[in-house]
Amino acid sequence: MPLFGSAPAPTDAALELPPGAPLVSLHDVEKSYDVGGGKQYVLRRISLDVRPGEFVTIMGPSGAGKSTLLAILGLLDHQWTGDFEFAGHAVHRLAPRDRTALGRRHVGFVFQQYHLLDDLTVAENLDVPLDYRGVKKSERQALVADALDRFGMVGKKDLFPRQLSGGQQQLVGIARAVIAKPTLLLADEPTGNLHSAQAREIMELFTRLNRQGTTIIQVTHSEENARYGSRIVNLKDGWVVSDEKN
Ligand SMILES: Nc1ncnc2c1ncn2[C@@H]1O[C@H](COP(=O)(O)OP(=O)(O)OP(=O)(O)O)[C@@H](O)[C@H]1O
Repeated sequence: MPLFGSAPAPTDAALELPPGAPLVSLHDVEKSYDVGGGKQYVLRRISLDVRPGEFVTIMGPSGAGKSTLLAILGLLDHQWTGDFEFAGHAVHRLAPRDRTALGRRHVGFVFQQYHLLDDLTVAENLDVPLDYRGVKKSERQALVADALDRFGMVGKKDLFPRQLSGGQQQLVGIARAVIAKPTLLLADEPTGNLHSAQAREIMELFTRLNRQGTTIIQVTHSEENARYGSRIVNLKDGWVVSDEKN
């Protein structure tokens, strides 16, 4: 099933990346909080390259810094130091406003708690990222209709998130994350609130998206979910302690 409709997923050529260039490249990225007159580091000298088309899993104990790293990768967090190249842009040199714009153009985010907008219907939730990107209304309507169809949610389009099951809400969350054809899909414990059958469905969906060209970075505690990826990066106390092919 093509999850992007007729349009292909972005490729490194479409991104104008030189062949073999990473989509994401972090060099000595650090993040700390000021606590009690001192600094508490939550990420230490993170150096990490992710090539277009990879499916990377970030694992590690609670508090290791996984969600913090994902928020930086997703251009949601601007309070860090170090070098970060994203899709050929030097993020560390961009103003916060330009970082946000870059993120909106390239990144889809799936959260454990879905983060759907409660006052908007399913169809309206799907429209939000397209609106952000300035897609014309007629085109937005076509893309939303297409996504509802592909994700099997046509009959639910006028329902509000509270009228859906957890698994259905997460499907909407994923549809919303991919509707604008992101270059990079980030997922933070995407199946954390789901039953195992629903979790497998979501992971199989990610596998299909990845095969169609979307680069994926997921955070998970689940060994089973990690098996869907091609590489596992382990964090501990803010440090990368291992980075291996799966
Ligand atoms: N505002 C803050 N001030 C101080 N420390 C913070 C703040 N926000 C987060 N932290 C610390 O940052 C560290 C990393 O948190 P993060 O949420 O990235 O961990 P995680 O690996 O995703 O954990 P989990 O698996 O439990 O979700 C934690 O020790 C946390 O206490």
